Amino acid sequence: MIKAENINYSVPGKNIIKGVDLHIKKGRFYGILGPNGSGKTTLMDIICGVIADYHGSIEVMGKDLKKYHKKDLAKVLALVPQNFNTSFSFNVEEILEMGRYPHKKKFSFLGKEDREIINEVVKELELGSIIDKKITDLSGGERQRAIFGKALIQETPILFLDESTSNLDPYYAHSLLKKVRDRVEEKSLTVISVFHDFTLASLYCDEIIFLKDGKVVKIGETEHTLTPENIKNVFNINSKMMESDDKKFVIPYM
Ligand SMILES: Nc1ncnc2c1ncn2[C@@H]1O[C@H](COP(=O)(O)OP(=O)(O)OP(=O)(O)O)[C@@H](O)[C@H]1O
Repeated sequence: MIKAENINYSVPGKNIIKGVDLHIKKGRFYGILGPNGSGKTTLMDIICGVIADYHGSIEVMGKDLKKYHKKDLAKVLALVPQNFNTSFSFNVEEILEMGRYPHKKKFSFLGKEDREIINEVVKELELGSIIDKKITDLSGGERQRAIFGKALIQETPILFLDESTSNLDPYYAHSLLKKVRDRVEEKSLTVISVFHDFTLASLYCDEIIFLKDGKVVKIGETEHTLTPENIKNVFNINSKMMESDDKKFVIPYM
């Protein structure tokens, strides 16, 4: 699905991403974990085409990332960024409609099918009560849910989430991740998501990618990778694994 080889990215005075290789498979949910400043957002922005001046090669669905036109790339991958800041006062409905733009011809209107896709996601994500509100007037969590909705409406085979549950209360965090997980099972959606919460990562991810100081230090099945030993090595923090009702929880402590 995505093949990244020897990715390097620097800004003056700092190498941020150092020789990263990744092979992302279809229909898998990947969690990227790493300390603050380890390069998670930068790596995502590179693979999503937001940062273009990287070194190395990236293939997305068999095609060189640099050869994609912006609109074609938006048909293939959607990103829910860490912070969505805008000074334009679009309302939520207008933001959601933008999710269909990559699929439309220039200057054409949204059709019945587009409206159905939007309405379905509004219902699914319980966005009805905020649909007429301006995005600039929303709380952090409401804004995150709206941007999440736009990404689902984009109906791409690949979804990137950058700490996209960080502002959500536990109900919405789990309900959104569950909906993403369902799409992985039912539609073979491929997901790459940055997490700071070990438990959320352990509940929803198939594989974990540990990033430290711009390098991938471990990658593998969640069960074998999200271990106290690896967590200690990457974050310098202790943790305990707990199991209940077949679910695994990771509790970090100092
Ligand atoms: N444009 C830039 N110019 C200078 N330094 C940058 C730039 N972009 C990122 N950095 C630096 O690169 C490092 C990695 O940043 P990045 O945002 O990718 O980290 P992260 O792992 O996502 O962190 P966090 O967990 O805090 O969100 C940081 O030290 C950051 O300050």
